[in-house]
Amino acid sequence: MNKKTVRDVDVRGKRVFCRVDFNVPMENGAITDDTRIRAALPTIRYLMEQGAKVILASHLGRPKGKVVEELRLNAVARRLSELLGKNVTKTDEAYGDAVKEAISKMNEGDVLLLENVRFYPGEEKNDSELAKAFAELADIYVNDAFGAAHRAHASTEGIAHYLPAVAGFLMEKEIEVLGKALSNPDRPFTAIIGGAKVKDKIGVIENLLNKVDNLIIGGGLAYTFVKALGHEIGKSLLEEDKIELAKSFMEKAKEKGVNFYMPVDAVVADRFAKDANTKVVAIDAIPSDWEALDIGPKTRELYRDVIMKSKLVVWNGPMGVFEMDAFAEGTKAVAQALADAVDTYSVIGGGDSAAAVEKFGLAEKMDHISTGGGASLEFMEGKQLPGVVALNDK
Ligand SMILES: Nc1ncnc2c1ncn2[C@@H]1O[C@H](COP(=O)(O)OP(=O)(O)OP(=O)(O)O)[C@@H](O)[C@H]1O
Ligand SMILES: O=C(O)[C@H](O)COP(=O)(O)O
Repeated sequence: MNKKTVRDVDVRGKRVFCRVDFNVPMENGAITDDTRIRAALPTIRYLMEQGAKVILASHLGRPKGKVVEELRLNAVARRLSELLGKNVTKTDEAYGDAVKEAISKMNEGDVLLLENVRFYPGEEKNDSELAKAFAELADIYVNDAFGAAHRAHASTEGIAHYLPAVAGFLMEKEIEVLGKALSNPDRPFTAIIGGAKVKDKIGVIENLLNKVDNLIIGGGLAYTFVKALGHEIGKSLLEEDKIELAKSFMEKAKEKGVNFYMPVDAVVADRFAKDANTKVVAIDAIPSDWEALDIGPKTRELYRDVIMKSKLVVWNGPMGVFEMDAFAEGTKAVAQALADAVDTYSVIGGGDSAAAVEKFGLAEKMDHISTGGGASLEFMEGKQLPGVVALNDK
């Protein structure tokens, strides 16, 4: 990575404003998955050991510029204190006199967590006054929030213009792994793209078609491709206005010599429900009043074979409605193949694919699970991430 990192600055005795992505799933005030908090620990611990005064900032949810009591970071501060084995002070605001007062009491190695930065309308507007108010709290800016790096917000981008600005270890690792996959991949290189909609994956399919050896399509978006081949898809998800685009992707794959894999069979259901009637049908035999909610067993075998023969696999988006057990087998089969393929480097784009490998208990077997859903997708589309661009060059 051509950006400076925490290793390139002397943080001893300095106040460090460290943006992290503690946007964790919560239920009734309790954190249901602390992966993102744990992922930031190496940077936080390093800063503590180096004698910095560590001021952490994060968003949680989408409060839209207002204080939303359930989206305060108190539970996050408690969890972080447990993980660090050290009390983390939490302020009820993210800038201003009370915050400055709390920071003035910090000793080297102390950790303080600011309130949810999205309680302020200036955050998402990337307001320069708010960015300056954040910058006033510190001497150095560290961005370790890969999950929010695709957002040009005051705490992810704006602040970097007013302080020396470097990347944390998580940010560095994410950029290196995803960057290497796209610029210098081990081959055969396979991308697996699933999820609900073609619309959300246009950019990533376009970009990956220039880079991969194999492109595997699954999930709800696959049926627009099936339709583009001229088959009936019943009540399966269809984006009528993307049929031509799907055709052009298949043509482009042919031109580029990319093997384009689509489902050959599907699990269809008579309604969208966990207790629906289901059956397996060939891809050209989807009944008119049924919908395809998962890839079928032959497709699972086919995709497994491609995965086993790959040196690098990047996966974004589930193969079916994995939240319901009846339609989880396709996603599970892909996760299991990645777990079994020990010579294959597996990169899981964040979001639902990461949730799926967690759900199946296979997370430990993956080589890299990105902490960024939207961020990893934009990175794979070949876009520059504003939170990274704003950091100081080496
Ligand atoms: N065949 C299908 N029919 C309908 N929905 C499907 C089908 N296959 C997968 N899905 C749904 O797609 C959703 C996931 O797609 P989505 O594009 O939202 O997430 P993603 O690709 O993992 O990206 P993100 O990183 O944003 O989470 C899941 O909720 C899943 O149930
Ligand atoms: O969960 C995420 O993908 C990041 O924390 C970014 O959140 P956002 O989509 O609300 O900006």
